[in-house]
Amino acid sequence: MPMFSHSDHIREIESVSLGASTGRDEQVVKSWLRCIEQHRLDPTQACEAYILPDGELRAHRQQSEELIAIARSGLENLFRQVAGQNYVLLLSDRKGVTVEFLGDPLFDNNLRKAGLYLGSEWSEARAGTCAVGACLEAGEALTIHQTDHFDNTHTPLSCTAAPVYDTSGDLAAVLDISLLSSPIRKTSQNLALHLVAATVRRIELANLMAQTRDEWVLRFARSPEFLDVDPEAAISIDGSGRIIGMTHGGAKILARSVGLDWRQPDGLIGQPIARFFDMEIDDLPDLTRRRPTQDRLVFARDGNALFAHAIEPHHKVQAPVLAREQIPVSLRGLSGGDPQMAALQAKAAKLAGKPLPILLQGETGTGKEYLAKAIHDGAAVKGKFVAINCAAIPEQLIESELFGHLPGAFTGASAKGRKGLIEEADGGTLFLDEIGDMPLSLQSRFLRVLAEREVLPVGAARPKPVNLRVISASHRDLGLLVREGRFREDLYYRLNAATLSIPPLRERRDFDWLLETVVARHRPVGEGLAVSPAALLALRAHGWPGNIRELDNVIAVAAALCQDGVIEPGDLPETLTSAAAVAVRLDDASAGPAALKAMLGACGWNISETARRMGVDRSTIHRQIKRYGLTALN
Ligand SMILES: Nc1ncnc2c1ncn2[C@@H]1O[C@H](COP(=O)(O)OP(=O)(O)OP(=O)(O)O)[C@@H](O)[C@H]1O
Repeated sequence: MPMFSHSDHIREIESVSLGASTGRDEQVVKSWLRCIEQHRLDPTQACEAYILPDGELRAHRQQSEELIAIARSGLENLFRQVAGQNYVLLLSDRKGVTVEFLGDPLFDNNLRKAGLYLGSEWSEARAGTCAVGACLEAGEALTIHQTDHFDNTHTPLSCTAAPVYDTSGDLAAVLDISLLSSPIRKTSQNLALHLVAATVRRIELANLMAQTRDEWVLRFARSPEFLDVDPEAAISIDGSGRIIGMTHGGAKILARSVGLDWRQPDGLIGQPIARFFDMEIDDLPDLTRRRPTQDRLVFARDGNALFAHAIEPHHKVQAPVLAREQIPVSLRGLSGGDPQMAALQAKAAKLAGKPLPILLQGETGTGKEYLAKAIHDGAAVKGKFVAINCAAIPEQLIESELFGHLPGAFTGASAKGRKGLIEEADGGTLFLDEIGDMPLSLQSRFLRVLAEREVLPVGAARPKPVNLRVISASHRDLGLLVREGRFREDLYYRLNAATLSIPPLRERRDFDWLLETVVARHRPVGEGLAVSPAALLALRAHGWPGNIRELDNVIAVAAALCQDGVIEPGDLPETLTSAAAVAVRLDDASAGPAALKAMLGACGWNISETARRMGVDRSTIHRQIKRYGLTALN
């Protein structure tokens, strides 16, 4: 091995600093110059490795916790690939502090001395030219081999490092693979360079995937064979088609496509995808795995072609759910964690304060009026909440009910005249339930109230100004009524600045919460009212065609019938607990065993009692116990 003395090394650095050329890589020369000119380091002064005190190390690790967690499996994989070759692996944060370390414990002492250890700081300013430090400065993968190091202390080492970028394109960490002693030729580390770069690519991809749940991810590869298994780059795109994240490879593709520098990620993030590729957000569904890989070719604006793989958002994009404090108190109590309701509450909260008309759609009994009242209360206006059910009033009365009339305006009209409901709601909210049942003739008069903001009582010559918010509701599809010519299109659009659709009870995932709310409503003051486990099972299994109103009625009756404040299956309507209904549930292999077991437990495994409470005969219970292999112990 040709000897390269310390003084040769120092002389070489000094001559480079004076402008002499050398056979070393450009990145090494640049780093040496930075060491002398910027960091003011002296090549004649050897410096021991610096290892951070424990407390400081902990702070550094906490900051990079998320990334370490993701990088760890990549690190371990890489370590396995180089097992037995004396490599050590370091992950450093953006300051150059080693926050994760994998090495052979046999060499622990030597590694620690060499600074290849947890807590060691490898910034260029502290340690001179080294792989981690130079990589942090250059932003690219590189090898700093033996005498490439600036400081004499480190010249036995050969270190290869690659930068890990976060999804916004900022350098977040460095992955380094180092050898205490290595062959003299730098090219011996080419494979290491390749391995580190590939590991980082996968870490960045895993990080992008972990951060992207509700958005699209678009992965790229130059050859179709590796696209789905080991893509080269990826970007994430939001619902409006803007870039919101990228791996480093992704940043390079985007930047190259429009002739930008990838070092300026601000020019990439937030930009529409169509700026970089010959495609729009609507084209993404065509790039999923449903189509053969070779057909999924996209063209970058610089003419480059790439194979692409689009991954759909995990969840349907929902209206962003507001923080609890941002939702008016009246709207907070509408649900107990059902996701559809949470999205609806957030939307209602945003609309509550604005005087826009709202249309509520939902099956009967889902709580349309309840929601309308909550929106009214949330709006904190002075006027009243006035509700009218258009289906419940005879056609000839609706007009005077709504618009009011002057004294003696028509036969049977009251002598004193009457204020209409529209006027009653002045300054507040008019809730029009079953708006689909409003006669066509009235629809045009009502349209005028909305358009002109005035009301003309029956028999009056002059209209009166009114200022109100209209919330209307229908269990029927109003759009369909419009298409069938049974509802005025212009009124439909006037009423429907925003639509809120309330889910039916059978779709809600907060049934138990809702049940408790209803039970509490029927609990006599100072007394108890609870639901037995068996009754709970029957209630949960019911289909609830009448929704919350049906639930409310069922509990009202059960509260009156039950003994000692506990609602049992016998207190529920037969439709919920009839032998046929229970038998259907018992036969349902997913719910049956659990339901039966709960009931048996509640009855102390008394078969007769269980059969009585479930409304089936004893032989059915025996049969099911055998079928599901139930015992009091399992
Ligand atoms: N979120 C809720 N929490 C508790 N109770 C509710 C809720 N929503 C509705 N209810 C109750 O359910 C019953 C039915 O509600 P509401 O009258 O608002 O339904 P609706 O959809 O307007 O019915 P319809 O279509 O038949 O007019 C009422 O007793 C109401 O108090």
